This record gives sequence, C-alpha cells and structure tokens, in this order.
Amino acid sequence: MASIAAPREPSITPGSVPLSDALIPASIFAPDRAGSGDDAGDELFDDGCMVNGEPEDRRIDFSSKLALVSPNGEQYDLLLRQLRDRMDEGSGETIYVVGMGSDGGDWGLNESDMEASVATVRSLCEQLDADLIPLRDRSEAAGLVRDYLIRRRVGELDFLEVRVAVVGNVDAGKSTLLGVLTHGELDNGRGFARQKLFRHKHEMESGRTSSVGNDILGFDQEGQVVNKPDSHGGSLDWTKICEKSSKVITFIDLAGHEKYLKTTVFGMTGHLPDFCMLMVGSNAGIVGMTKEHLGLALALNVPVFVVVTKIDMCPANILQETLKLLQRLLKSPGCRKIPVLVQNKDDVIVAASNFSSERMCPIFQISNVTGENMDLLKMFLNLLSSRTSYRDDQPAEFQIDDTYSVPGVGTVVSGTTLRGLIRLNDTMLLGPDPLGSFIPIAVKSIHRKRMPVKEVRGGQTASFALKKIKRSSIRKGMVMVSPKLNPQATWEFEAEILVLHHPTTISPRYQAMVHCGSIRQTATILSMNRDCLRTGDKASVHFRFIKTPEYLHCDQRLVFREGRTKAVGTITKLLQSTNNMPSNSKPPQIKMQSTKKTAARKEDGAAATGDEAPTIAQPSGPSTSQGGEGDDDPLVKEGNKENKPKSGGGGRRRGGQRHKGKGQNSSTNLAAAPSSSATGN
Ligand SMILES: Nc1nc2c(ncn2[C@@H]2O[C@H](COP(=O)(O)OP(=O)(O)OP(=O)(O)O)[C@@H](O)[C@H]2O)c(=O)[nH]1
Repeated sequence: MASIAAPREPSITPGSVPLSDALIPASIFAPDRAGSGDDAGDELFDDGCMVNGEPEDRRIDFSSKLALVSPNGEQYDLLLRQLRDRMDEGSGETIYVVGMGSDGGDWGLNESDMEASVATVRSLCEQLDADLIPLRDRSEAAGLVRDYLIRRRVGELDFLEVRVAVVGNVDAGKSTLLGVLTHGELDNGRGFARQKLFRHKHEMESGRTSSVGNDILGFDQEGQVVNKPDSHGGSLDWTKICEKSSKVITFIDLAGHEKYLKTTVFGMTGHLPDFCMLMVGSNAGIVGMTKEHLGLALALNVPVFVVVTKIDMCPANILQETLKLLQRLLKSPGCRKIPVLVQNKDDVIVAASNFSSERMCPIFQISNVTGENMDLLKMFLNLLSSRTSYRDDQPAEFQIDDTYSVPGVGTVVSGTTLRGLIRLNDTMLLGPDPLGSFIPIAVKSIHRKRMPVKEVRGGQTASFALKKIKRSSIRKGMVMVSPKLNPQATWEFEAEILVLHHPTTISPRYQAMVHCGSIRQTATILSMNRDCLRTGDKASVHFRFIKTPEYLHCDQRLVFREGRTKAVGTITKLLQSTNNMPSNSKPPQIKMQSTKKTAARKEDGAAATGDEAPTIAQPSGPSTSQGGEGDDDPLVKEGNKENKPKSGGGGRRRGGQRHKGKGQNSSTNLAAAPSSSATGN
C-alpha cells in the first residue's frame, strides 16, 4: 500500500515526481470492508437480511476477515449471492480482497486461514464460471491479505467491453499514447508512434467514422496486452484481438482542437464512454481545451482520470507546477474531485477499486518515449469495468451513431446497445422518422469490433446489417428498440439546465444544438421559468426540436450549445405536442422507405445524416458519412436564421426531408401521437 511521501523540493531532473504535496495518495482509498472492497456488496447483503427477516447472526458476518474460512452451506450460498451481485454490478467482474475485515480487527490471515479462504473463493468462482486472477499479496499486522480480480469467463466470440473517451488539448500526446498502447512500440518524441496509428486509421478497416476515431486494446485473462500489429504495415487485426481478449478497451479518440468541439461533444454524448481519459502535456500544463473537455466530462457524469505526458522532457519543477495546478482545478468548487496520484501497482488497484465513485480522479504521469509508468496505466485500464448494466431481461434499446452502405451487404448501422439483448434475426422497431413513426426491421447480421457475433447486450457497441431499408432513411440519433417498448417520438420536452457560458443572455426563441445521446439537432427554447438566462443560471426550460421528433427518456443528460455558448442539463419531462411540423414549416413529405434492393450507393450516404459534409470515399471497407463534421455546425446556423425554408432545386437537402414518400399525405399530423403506426403497435 502506498504511503504519504514527504513533499520533495523541486529539482531539475526530468522524470515522474513521487507526490505533489497536496495530492492524495491512493492508499487513503484502500478498502476497509471484509472480503469485499466495496460497500455495495455489504449493502446488498444487509438488504437481503431485512427482506428475508432473518437475524444476522444466523447468517454470516461479512465484516469479519474470517468470513471465507469455513462457511456452512447457507453461508456459502450467501457468499455466492453476494459475489454474483457484485459481478453483475461490475458488468462481469469485480476486485475481491481476502483477509481484510471492517469489524475493527487487525487485517491479515495466517497461512492456513488464507488457504481455506482462497479455496472458498475459488469454489465460488467455479460456480459462477469466473476466473480468479491474483493481483497482489501484502503483509498486514495479523498476516496476509490478497487482492484478486474475479472476471466472468468469456467464449471466443465474447469479451468484456469498456469505452474510454480520450480528450485533451492539441499536442498533449493523445494520438501518440494510443499508438504506443495499441502498437506496443515507444515514441521517439517526433511523432513516430502517432504515425503508426494514422497509417492504420487511414486503412479504414474499422468501418467507423473518420471524425471520431476508434482504437482497441485487448487484454487476456492474465491482463497481458494481446495486440500484435502486422510486422509490415503495422495494421491490427481486430478480429484476432477480440478472439484473444477477455477485455477490450475501445478508445474513442476525440480531437483536441477547438474547431472540432462539435465532434468532441458528439463523441462524449453519442458514444457513451464509460470513462474519460484527460491528457495533459506536463510541459504545457492546463492549456487550451483542457478545462473545456474536463467540464464536458463532468457535465455528463463521466468519471475522469488524468494522464500527464512527456515527463521525460519536463523539468521536475515544471511538472510539479502542472500537478499543483491540476490538483487545484480538480478540487475547485466546479469539479469537486479528489485528485489521487498513482505511483505503483498498489495504487492502481486501490484507484481501480474506487474509481467508479466518480469523485476520485486518478492521475498518472507517463512518458511515451521512455515508457515510464506505462505498465501502471495498462494495469489500470485492464481493471476498469463498464458502467452500463448488461442485464438481459430488459427490453432492448440500441442508439445509432453512424450509418454505412457496405457493398454486398447493404445498409449497416453502428452504435451502442443501451440495454437488453439483441439477437440475430430479431425484429426491432427503427425510428423515429420525421413523422415520428417506427418501422419493424430485421437484424440480418451483427458485428462487434468487426467480429461476427450472434448477439449483443447492454453496454456493447455493435454494427447491424439491416434488411430492406435504405441508408438514406436512417440518421444519427435514431434508435432500434424492442417492440415491447411501444416507442414514442417527442418534439417537445422540458429540461433543467445550467448555463455554463453565454456572452449575453438567453431568452425564449433562442436556438442552439441539443446533444443528447447520439441525437444532435437544433432546438428552440419555447419558454422557461425565468425571463432570461446568463452564465451560471439554472432554469427549467421548454424545448422544441426544429426538424424531426426524437426518441428521448426522462433523466437523460444533454448538452445545449452554439459556438461558445454552452449549457448542460437533464430531461425532466417529455411533452405531447399539437404541432407536429418542422419549424421550417415545410410539410413532412416523407416516411422511412424500405427497399428491396440494398445496392451500395454512396450518394445515399451523403444525405443520410443531415450533415452537409461531403462523403469521404474510402479506399476499402464501408463508406462513412461523417466527413468534416467538426468544421462547421450547419444546423446551428440554420437554426439561428429562423429556419427559413430553403429554396428547392440545386442545393442538397438534409436528412430524410429530401426523400419523397409515395402516397404520403403531407398534412398528416402523426408525430407526437403514438408513433409506431407503421408497426400496428
Ligand atoms: N518527449 C516526448 N514527446 C512526446 C510524448 N508524447 C507525445 N510526444 C510528442 O508530442 C507531439 C504531439 O503528440 P500527439 O500525439 O500528436 O498529440 P495529440 O494530443 O494527439 O495532438 P492532436 O491530435 O493534434 O490533438 C509528437 O511529436 C509526439 O512525438 C512524450 O511522452 N514524450
């Protein structure tokens, strides 16, 4: 366990500093509960006792370090239930501490008690089809304490998945770190590692958007990296990585430059990261977009860890200064984080065990050139577990963040499964279209990280090939949901918002882009419970989308932005609307079209998402629709021009509105009414 080191005088020697004076050592987060390392398990157990109405002493004392030594049959069942609950909570894994109690007794077991306890845990793991992976042994006052990672066994076609958004200012070393992690070769300080990543990206094997990059890092059961780049081109075979991995980290690589903020916001909302890795160049410090990106993660409740790079070239006093400023920023009233410096493997385990508390913010200091502390960062990544529930019994929901036309396959949508289980050949409802309708659609094939699979569950990203649907009928922000949900589309909603920044005042009729999940659409403020809003104000605001209704939930987080104006909030109410027309008053003329032919047509794709950006033709693999999306914000512009109807003719029209449906009654007002009309639901 780490101890508090005395603050060191700054020296001029480059390298990581042991502990900035006020930074908190990870050891203060050390678990203080018996055999759990987690309050949740204890609470669950207590609840169980209450529900079953049995006195605790007939059960088992989980606060005793001896709980695992020789449980009777009933106690064993309780231990099993507790472990199962904890693994469910951790999406298939948990860190388990043996020999540590919270009953006030000294920590540690003698050898025979440790042996018996480990035998119990091993047997519990067998029952749950999980692996018991040793993390560390340590000696405490009364004997041995051991930490294990317990991880659900996965088949060849399965793996645990964690998404990490990578943000930070330009030049912080984001691409370089991802190159070093995924390709296993150190950088030379002049862009070597980054080049590998770019080359691999340009091959566009991923079939994913070019504006929000994706890189994967696979870990086997032992926590070893399985990525093996091709010795010639350095490309990575994603299928092989997934087959060999028990855990795959997907890095959502978000651009650092301010002009790409729209893409960054979309990556943070639409790609549902479990965690955010904020990169800071030690020599440059907290500059540029660092605060902006941190604020975004905080607004969306995504737990953040910080990676300070370039410690090989940074004088120690500058590094100290950067850490001090970082700590001040993280502890400020706006952040309310507890910065924790991670310096050794013990700290990694403590940080990983407590990270989901959201308040803790682990800080790593690394060098992409010397590789210093890279092992700690890798170990930490392997120990992170997904924050999304993966229970199969909920009705399935999948949010679409991109669409493709794949030659020979047809229309493919990619995105994230929010909950439930989706199987091959399932029929889902796809929508809403501009009229608010959902249509039934069959799932023809499923890929996870380019690997064909038969099913996908909550928390996992996937691509689906869809039958009989044109790509042009699908846009980002649409969903595919279980017919059981009888989905409704919403034009208007209420949200509690907080204005983070606005140069003047916001009042009714103001328009800006709403980002909510993978939805990205301009909305108008119809009314609010204050006359006007300035920076720092909170209000309940009534919004209306200007183009199409969307599928929303109460309690969803949203970001409302236009240029440098930013507000964040939570949806509190979905409202019925009597006006089901887009704000530009153009009668809705279309409905989702299905097609018998699924020919790959790039021009379909160019209009698919409502972006004016040209489609980037890729040399191989699927075409993508999001080229150049970070450059401009056409919807915002349109919104602020009061959405005058565009003259017809030559200019490209947006989204679904360019496709005229056959026999569609243009005056039909369907959208906010029960919307699964096409399905008969
Ligand atoms: N000495 C040293 N150089 C580094 C380190 N990390 C990155 N670099 C160099 O810093 C430069 C910028 O790194 P990038 O990875 O491109 O930075 P980035 O954050 O991805 O920048 P954008 O993609 O523009 O947002 C490159 O020349 C790298 O070789 C490091 O740890 N030590």
